[in-house]
Amino acid sequence: MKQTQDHCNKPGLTPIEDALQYLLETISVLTETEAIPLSEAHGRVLAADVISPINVPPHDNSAMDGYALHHLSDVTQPVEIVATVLAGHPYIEALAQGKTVRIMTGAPIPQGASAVVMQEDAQRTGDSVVFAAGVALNEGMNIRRAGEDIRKLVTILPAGRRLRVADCGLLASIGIATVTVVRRLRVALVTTGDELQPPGTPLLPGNIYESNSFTLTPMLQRLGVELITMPAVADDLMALRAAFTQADEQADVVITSGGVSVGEADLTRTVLEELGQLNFWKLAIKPGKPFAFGRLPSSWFIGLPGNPVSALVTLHQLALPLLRTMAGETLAKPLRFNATTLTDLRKSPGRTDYQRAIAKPNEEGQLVVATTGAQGSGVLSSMSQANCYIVLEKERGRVTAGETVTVEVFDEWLA
Ligand SMILES: Nc1nc2c(c(=O)[nH]1)N[C@H]1C(S)=C(S)[C@@H](COP(=O)(O)OP(=O)(O)OC[C@H]3O[C@@H](n4cnc5c(N)ncnc54)[C@H](O)[C@@H]3O)O[C@H]1N2
Ligand code: MOO
Repeated sequence: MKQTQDHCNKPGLTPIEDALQYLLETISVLTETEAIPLSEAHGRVLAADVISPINVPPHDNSAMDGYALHHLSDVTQPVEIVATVLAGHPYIEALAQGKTVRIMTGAPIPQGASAVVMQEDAQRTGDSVVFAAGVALNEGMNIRRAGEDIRKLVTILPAGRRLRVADCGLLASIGIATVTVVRRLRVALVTTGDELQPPGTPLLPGNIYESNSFTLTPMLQRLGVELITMPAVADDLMALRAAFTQADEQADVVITSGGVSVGEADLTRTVLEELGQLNFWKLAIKPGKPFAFGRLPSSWFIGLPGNPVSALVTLHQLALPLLRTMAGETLAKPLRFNATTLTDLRKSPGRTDYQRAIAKPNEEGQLVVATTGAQGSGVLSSMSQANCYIVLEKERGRVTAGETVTVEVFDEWLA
């Protein structure tokens, strides 16, 4: 494995872009796959390209309830209705000149038909129909062609695709019932800190309620990992050793929260280096500076800072791309937009800031954004109120209202 003494020893803090690139280059993608029913495939990552064995739609069919004509000129005269064609019930004879079939949406187009007139433009009397004067009719009108959605033998979804709602429908439409996906990633989550108490118990002096597992867990669950939740661990070397070892034995990735800074009870890195190795530590990002990445004997290690906003932002911005890549997914860059800030923003050069903010369109329809207020990394309400980050470049200083800033709208992982 590539060692990262460079990253650890480099003076100053590692820029987030470098850290992310390093993470994604260093980890290995899972190779084990499993075949699962399509009904369970939503959110899973495709292990191989899916090639369509058929055209969709499989046959030309009507886009409207109406009348299929043999020739466009038939629209100018009364024509005889020779049959009614419903979806799922093909009309097997060829349609002759001067004849029509009553046809429903989705029904196969009879051989010889060149267009469909919608029934609102038709007047039926018994077995005959006349069409409204001036119906504009083109060749192929209201006919949905075979293969118009998906052509036979084309790749409809590539390996690395995390299946979305529409994708599942697309797979069904080509007749696929079983999908080969990358196996689920196993992730162990360990929260650390003497001061942490579970919600639902009376708060003891000096303690706080443990909240990180309640933000990190749903995001990991949304990602569809096999989550191994460990009991909260005290700031104690023996307890941390035991917890990290147990987590390492079960997981592909061990994620911890807390204890990665420089205080006397910040023992995470000590234990990591004892059991495995620290690849890098300390990034030029705010919040989240003491983020740590390393290796245990059989798993990757991610040390999230304990501050609640830092833990959540670094899970979202750094750990999530790593986990998604390991799980075989091909990632797209997050969507970012320019917006005008309505508020001044405090910022010192040196770290890329992920400030929490609310973006919306103004009366002219242009994107504007306002800070949620206090940006401390313990101010979890800032994350709860926000619908986006304002991403402020590393070397940027204070921002004044009216300036253009980069906005990254919260995605589905934070929902
Ligand atoms: N001298 C320095 N001190 C600190 C630095 C520094 O560079 N030099 N960095 C600061 C930054 S930035 C951060 S972020 C924090 C991260 O510290 P740790 O990862 O060691 O986290 P802890 O000290 O364990 O906790 C920080 C804070 O968060 C609370 N916490 C921790 N876990 C949870 C949890 N599961 N649920 C809710 N709240 C949690 C904890 O009580 C602390 O208040 O270090 C700074 N210090
Ligand atoms: O990064 Mo710490 O997360 O700045 O408080």
